[in-house]
Amino acid sequence: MTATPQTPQNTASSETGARAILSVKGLTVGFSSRLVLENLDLDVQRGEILGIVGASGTGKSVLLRSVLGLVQRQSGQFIMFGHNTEKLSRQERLAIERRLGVLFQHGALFSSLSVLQNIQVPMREYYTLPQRLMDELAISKLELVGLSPDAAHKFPSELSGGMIKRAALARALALDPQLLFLDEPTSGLDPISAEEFDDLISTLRDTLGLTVFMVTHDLDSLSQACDRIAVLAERRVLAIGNMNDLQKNPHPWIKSYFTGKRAIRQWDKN
Ligand SMILES: Nc1ncnc2c1ncn2[C@@H]1O[C@H](COP(=O)(O)OP(=O)(O)OP(=O)(O)O)[C@@H](O)[C@H]1O
Repeated sequence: MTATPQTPQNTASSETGARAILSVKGLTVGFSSRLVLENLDLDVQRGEILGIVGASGTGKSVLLRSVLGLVQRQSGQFIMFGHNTEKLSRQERLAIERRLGVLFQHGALFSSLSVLQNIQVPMREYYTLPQRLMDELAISKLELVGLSPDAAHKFPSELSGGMIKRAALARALALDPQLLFLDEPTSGLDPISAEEFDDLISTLRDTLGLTVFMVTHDLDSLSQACDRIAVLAERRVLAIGNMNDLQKNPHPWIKSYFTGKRAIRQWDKN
């Protein structure tokens, strides 16, 4: 069954034919007097899995949270689904928010809610639906991410790390998003669970036509799941391309990340 709430699609026609589903233009974000991102530009193409990498503290999560409107910016614009997010009415903003799914670092499930109730949080936030329909929808999302319906009534404290990630992904998919944000989705998972999670993301992209914006440190995810990789350094996107492009990049951090000992062991494995 796939009874899905009708997501009002934004009506403006400017997105038709546009390849970028999200454009970040001239983004500057700072805290106190320290700038974390400065005049950053980035396009996320429709249907791609874009990996965001960079040394710790370079602002990957800040970038993700800024796009979601959770961090205030000094300047910059976001063009999402062809619409400048600054110029939206409340109705239009809600319609755009319904097309986004987010998996925060560590899952961020509500500990006092069951898995089923966690998945229903976005449904309650954006729609008024009968409980029975929300239950059916939530169970279908559990199946989509490979969790058995038995997990529905468990609480986050009763789940393994891998199950928490899957439950959080089910919640991120609750509203059938078109653009999915993942913050370190495989951190804390053993290599096999991480690989299964990468496969799941790729399968969901292929079957649901999702676009994925994924912050990650995981070289496996970068090589197996991502179509392109954006490297954050010096407060901006310093380079963007596929693995081959980045392996040829002479910048010291990029070179060491993509061709250093850890990377070579990785490529040997694949
Ligand atoms: N709310 C905040 N207030 C003040 N400083 C912040 C805030 N959020 C982030 N920062 C700072 O911004 C910088 C970038 O943080 P961010 O979490 O984006 O790094 P990151 O690249 O995701 O790092 P990691 O790979 O370690 O997760 C850090 O120096 C962090 O301390």
